[in-house]
Amino acid sequence: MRYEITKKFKFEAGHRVWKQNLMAGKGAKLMGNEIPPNPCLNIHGHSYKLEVTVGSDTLNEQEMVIDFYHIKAALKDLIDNQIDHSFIIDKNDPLYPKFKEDFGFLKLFIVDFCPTAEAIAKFIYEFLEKKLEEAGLLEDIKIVSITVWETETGKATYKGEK
Ligand SMILES: Nc1nc2c(c(=O)[nH]1)N=C([C@H](O)[C@H](O)COP(=O)(O)OP(=O)(O)OP(=O)(O)O)CN2
Repeated sequence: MRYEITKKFKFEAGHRVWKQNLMAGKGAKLMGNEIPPNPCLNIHGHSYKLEVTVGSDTLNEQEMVIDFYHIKAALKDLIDNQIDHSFIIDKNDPLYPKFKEDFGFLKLFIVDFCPTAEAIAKFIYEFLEKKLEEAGLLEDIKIVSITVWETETGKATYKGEK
């Protein structure tokens, strides 16, 4: 694509990576003999940063891929009203029933995946793709990538299926 634009967002949210198991998985052999804790099983929060990059081969009559305002508009309700200051919880998390019962009055953002940065990036990609499709813009405007910064040092990027 000839042109790409990026809009940044931020939101505060809590989560727990209930699937974290540092003794298993692809990276386990990279460790020494120490037995690590799985710190992300704990409930904790992040000041998330989000980078949304979309692109097009052509510019519109205003010399833009799309106005940043419209990218903000597409994501405003999701980010500002639904996710910001929520606790992101996977409905498959074994603690979910307890959470729903005891803390259902708090702002829970209920998802169907373990809320890693990778999975949140994919979720936001698919949300925005649906918005673009509903607006009939998908032919013209492609999502290049969605990047979720979980900490100052850790980010994940999702680029879609292609
Ligand atoms: N591939 C992924 N690994 C981890 C994720 C993730 O989303 N994708 N998430 C976590 C935790 O949520 C954790 O809070 C962040 O972990 P980490 O980057 O290790 O955090 P630190 O603050 O300890 O980072 P330092 O740079 O060492 O201070 C874990 N892993």
